[in-house]
Amino acid sequence: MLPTITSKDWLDIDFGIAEGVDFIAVSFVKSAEVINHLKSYIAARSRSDIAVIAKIESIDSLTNLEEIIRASDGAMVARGDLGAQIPLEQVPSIQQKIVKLCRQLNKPVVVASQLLESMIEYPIPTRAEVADVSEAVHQCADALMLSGESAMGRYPDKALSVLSSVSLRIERWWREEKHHEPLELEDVSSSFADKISEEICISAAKMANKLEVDAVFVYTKGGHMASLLSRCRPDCPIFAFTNSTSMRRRLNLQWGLIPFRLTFSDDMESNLNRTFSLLKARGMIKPGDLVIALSDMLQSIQVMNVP
Ligand SMILES: Nc1ncnc2c1ncn2[C@@H]1O[C@H](COP(=O)(O)OP(=O)(O)OP(=O)(O)O)[C@@H](O)[C@H]1O
Ligand SMILES: CC(=O)C(=O)O
Repeated sequence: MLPTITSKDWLDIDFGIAEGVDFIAVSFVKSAEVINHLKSYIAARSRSDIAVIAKIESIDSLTNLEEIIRASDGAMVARGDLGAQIPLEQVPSIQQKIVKLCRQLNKPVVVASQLLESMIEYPIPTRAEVADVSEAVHQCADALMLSGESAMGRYPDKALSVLSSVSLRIERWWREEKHHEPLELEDVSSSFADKISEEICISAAKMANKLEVDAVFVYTKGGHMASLLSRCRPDCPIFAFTNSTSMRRRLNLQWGLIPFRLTFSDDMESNLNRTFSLLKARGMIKPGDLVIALSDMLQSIQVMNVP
């Protein structure tokens, strides 16, 4: 049996670490062991915290799905290879199962490949492809990834703008449809401190929707609170502030987060004022906007108007 990570892969991993990549996605993962092995390898060689994504694309990955996802920092439904490994008619239900499990375990999940396959040749997608994108959005994937469309297609930029406009349209429609429906999420936290963060995020997302606030701000050192908030899918933008550049970049993979790096002060008032100025200067908020602010340092929720 071929090893999941080959000697050529280890050379590529060393190259990625040296270049400061944010994510390493492992192909054909068979067990949690390979993920744990790679994470220890990265921890011994890199000062920044590179996230490891498990590509689910074989029967072996499906057999050990939960342990693989638990060990990883996220998962990818790699539909190109998956569709060649299992009967095609099983791909939609397996995609749904993987996305659902990732949501339960609060791991970001990417749905990849053949979303707009006909756009490799043509400037307009088929209705079936639009329906496929819509289904992935509806399932609450964190990210959608083009493959052949952008790697060698004739219309890579068009494919990206179609993917973006269809996704945004479906999200808007879905938000209007489900408005104020109760949030049904299984508990994810095991420690008491994490449970508090989780409840704060669920309450903040509910308040954001009920009060129709303009934005939620989350101040998070390790990114955990931002990810718990993203999982709740509030109806407004989420501005996430973290003091680490690598974490700022990693947060981009999670649904709805607009991350910034901020040198934190112990004084929350000062953090708030600096972020208000930063976002006002960029035209992302304006005086009078209603915002909710959360912090994993203070474990608190504040509601206020932008000065
Ligand atoms: N350069 C390319 N030309 C054509 N198709 C591509 C290209 N790159 C990617 N694709 C398409 O993207 C999908 C994923 O590609 P592929 O499985 O080769 O990815 P990979 O990154 O090599 O990962 P893995 O090793 O996990 O398979 C396939 O469906 C393939 O058709
Ligand atoms: C992305 C990828 O590797 C696949 O779809 O197979």
